[in-house]
Amino acid sequence: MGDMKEETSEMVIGEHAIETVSVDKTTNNEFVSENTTTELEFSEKETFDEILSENKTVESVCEKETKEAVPEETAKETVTEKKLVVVFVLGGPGGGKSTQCAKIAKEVGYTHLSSGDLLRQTIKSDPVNGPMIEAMIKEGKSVPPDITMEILQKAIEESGNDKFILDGFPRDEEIRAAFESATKTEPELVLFFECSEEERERRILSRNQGRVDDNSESVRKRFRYFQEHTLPVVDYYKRKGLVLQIDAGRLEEEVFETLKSILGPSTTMQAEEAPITEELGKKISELGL
Ligand SMILES: Nc1ncnc2c1ncn2[C@@H]1O[C@H](COP(=O)(O)OP(=O)(O)OP(=O)(O)O)[C@@H](O)[C@H]1O
Ligand SMILES: O=c1ccn([C@@H]2O[C@H](COP(=O)(O)O)[C@@H](O)[C@H]2O)c(=O)[nH]1
Repeated sequence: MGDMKEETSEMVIGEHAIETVSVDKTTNNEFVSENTTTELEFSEKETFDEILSENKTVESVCEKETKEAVPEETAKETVTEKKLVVVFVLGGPGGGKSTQCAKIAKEVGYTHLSSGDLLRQTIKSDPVNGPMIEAMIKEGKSVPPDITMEILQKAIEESGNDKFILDGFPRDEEIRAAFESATKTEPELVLFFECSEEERERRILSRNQGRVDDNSESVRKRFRYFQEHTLPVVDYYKRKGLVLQIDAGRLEEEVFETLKSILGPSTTMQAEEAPITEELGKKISELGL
């Protein structure tokens, strides 16, 4: 690393997990130091709770976010041109993502957006694209990314917020690339809800919300789409050190407790007990923790 001056800090997330972020003081870039893997082997099989109970290190690579004064001539920019703080929530259909996202978003002041919900609303409001969207949903296929992105960006802009929990998004590589390119945004964190197929199917078939895709035939197709197209997106973010796996097979309250320990206000108090660099402090406040 040459003669780079390095400052390392550890942050307590929840009660036990520790994130190690090093800051190259010569460039102010954050990087994960090479010796941080000793405590964490974050495999697909590990749930966040297992990490908590074993006091392991959670590695997270976050792009350095620079905050610059906004020049007057760009003051009229749209929200999607501004810096967004985004948490993606992925997991198989029926794992309880929407249930949890709605609750945790309220708790932490983020806006919860489910691209699936937005598309279902569009079926009712858009006579041109509506029938095509409904057909895609019934087949468990992805609506073309340009349509989904337009709807999502509109919802982002209309929310007036700059912090979002995006639920069930991005569900494939194509929409992941489209989102990152259109918004110039990488997620701060990707929560991966892990729950068995049997349990998820049980939950979906008793959901009773009148969804056209809550039937055995559509469920089979949606599960397959998840395996073939969504898991590669999870892997993509795992390689970037951004994924936290949640055991979503538990009771609703238990899952929520875990989410609060990751994103909730108590995290701030615990994090404040650890030494925090200026850069790390910025990151924490941008996450709203
Ligand atoms: N922990 C839980 N235990 C039992 N049932 C749950 C739990 N969490 C959610 N549910 C129920 O399971 C059903 C599916 O939950 P939810 O809609 O939140 O899942 P989802 O992951 O958003 O699904 P999809 O990807 O299909 O939109 C709902 O009826 C919900 O009330
Ligand atoms: O980004 C998205 C999200 C969803 N879809 C379609 O909607 C259904 C239902 O999605 P849920 O996340 O389960 O609510 C999904 O199976 C897709 O057909 C989409 O195309 N793009």
